[in-house]
Amino acid sequence: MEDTTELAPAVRSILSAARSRAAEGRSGDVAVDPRDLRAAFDAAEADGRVPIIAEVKPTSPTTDGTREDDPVELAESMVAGGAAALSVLTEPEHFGGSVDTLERVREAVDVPVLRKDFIVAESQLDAVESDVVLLIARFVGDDLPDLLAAARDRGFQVLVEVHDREELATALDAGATLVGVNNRDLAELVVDLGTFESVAPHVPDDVTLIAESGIASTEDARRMRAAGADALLVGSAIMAGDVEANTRELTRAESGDGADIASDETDENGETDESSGDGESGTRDTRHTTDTPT
Ligand SMILES: O=P(O)(O)OC[C@@H](O)[C@@H](O)c1c[nH]c2ccccc12
Repeated sequence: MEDTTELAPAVRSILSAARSRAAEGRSGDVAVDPRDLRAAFDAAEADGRVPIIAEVKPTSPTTDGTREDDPVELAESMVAGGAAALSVLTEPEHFGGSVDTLERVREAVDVPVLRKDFIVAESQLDAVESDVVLLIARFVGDDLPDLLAAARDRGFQVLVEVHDREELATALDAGATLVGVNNRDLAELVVDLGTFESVAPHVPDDVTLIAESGIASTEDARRMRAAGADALLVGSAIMAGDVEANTRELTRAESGDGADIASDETDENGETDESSGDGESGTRDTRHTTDTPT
């Protein structure tokens, strides 16, 4: 188990709650017939939508208040707004999530659903079926290869979350093919979009790369895509207000229709400048940079 002393107190508390839930694992392994996450991203892309994983996140240690709406209705609104996939928190004590919510959401929609929780022991994998599970490199430490294998054995696709290059190397060594870079530092709970930008160039092109956390506007969405994100995981910015409209706006971040209420920094020519050579570099393919709108 990793040393957790430098983590934010809220995160330490989340982890100890996860460990006690691990002891309550159900008997029998789940067997999942998963909806393909990569195919869902490709379908969104083919349809001109930025692939968004919209997160049903009733509350969190960094959010004020709790959203009491029916999570299934929220999830359906996200799909109506064009979300390629959904993420559902199942952590009960700090995020207002539940396994039951995930089950109901997955039944109600046909897009892939990511189970967002703090999995630290194999028994937790059997709590509920989902299309994708999250493993956080920082929290699983040396158990990553075993947990990855245990999750794949059950049919899950696995999103491995990293926060820096060292964790990325661990994830790639373990054979991760879906990697998320969390812009939120779990030690201090501070968000910096520069985190994704510094890690992304080191991710091989055949790995599906997801930018997580802190994406608050279409400008942020374009920034993450320009840095090489295949998809974006967005919670708070979608959960605040009209969930369907918020999702739609993010999926259209690259459509060039100027519908950007969160930012007024649109290029006055309506163009995304790809050639000004501002010194950006990196090995990751930045194929998602917006084409000139017609
Ligand atoms: O609400 P945001 O800033 O859009 O972030 C969503 C998601 O990335 C965040 O909830 C998250 C990323 N990794 C996690 C691990 C556990 C719990 C939550 C998370």
